[in-house]
Amino acid sequence: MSEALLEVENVSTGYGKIDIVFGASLGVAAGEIVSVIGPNGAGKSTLLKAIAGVLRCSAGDIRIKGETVANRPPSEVARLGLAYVPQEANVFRQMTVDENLTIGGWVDRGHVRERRERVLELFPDLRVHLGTRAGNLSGGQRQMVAFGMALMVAPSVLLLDEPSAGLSPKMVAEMFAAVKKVNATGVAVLMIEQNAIQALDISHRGVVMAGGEIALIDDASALLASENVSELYLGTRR
Ligand SMILES: Nc1ncnc2c1ncn2[C@@H]1O[C@H](COP(=O)(O)OP(=O)(O)OP(=O)(O)O)[C@@H](O)[C@H]1O
Repeated sequence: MSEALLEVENVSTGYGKIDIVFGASLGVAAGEIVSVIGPNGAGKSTLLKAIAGVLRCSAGDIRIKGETVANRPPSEVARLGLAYVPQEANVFRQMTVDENLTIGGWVDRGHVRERRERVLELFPDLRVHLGTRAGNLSGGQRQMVAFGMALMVAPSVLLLDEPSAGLSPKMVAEMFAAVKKVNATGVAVLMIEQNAIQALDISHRGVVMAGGEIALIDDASALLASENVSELYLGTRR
């Protein structure tokens, strides 16, 4: 695990004094896509929030490139190269796409223009809508704006909380294609997904969470092939 870009070691975290996640350990290497799957209430979002600095860890450590980020404010975690896209309220709906991207570049004002250009090359559809309020876009387009805002930080790791939630099947496929595209630019991805099969299809590795603990970590192909995992967490392939 020492070569991991992001290391999560024995992390316990939750809300107030109550832990929801217990002793979670995982790593994300440079260039990897890792999907976290598991039933509702397993603690997936809670763990992601702790990694992003939104929640405090009651135990354990989180490191990015070897530097401890556990219990540091989200702004510092972002400056160290980790961008977080929450499941909800991930764009400013009253603001235009352009304004959202500019706000996303807060970490380094000097690079807003060039980073914005890179985001627009990645998501050309957004260029047409630069002057449109994010609230007037489709759910899929809005998700691209949220990715775009996160990429304005020029992250080495992108955390995505259920990026396909609420999207039509066509948009779900586009969203996963976008995740692959972002990853191909060298950004590692740690994402939570209910669409477990599709997520594992584009992932290098998968993490199974249940009851606040990490139950299993394996290559995505191994999880997809496992009868146990399939029966418990994947449902049937469409
Ligand atoms: N803001 C909160 N305050 C207190 N408890 C919370 C809060 N959010 C979640 N929880 C508790 O943490 C548990 C785990 O929630 P979490 O959102 O991490 O699960 P999840 O695996 O991401 O599942 P889901 O897909 O339902 O979001 C929930 O069952 C709930 O009891």
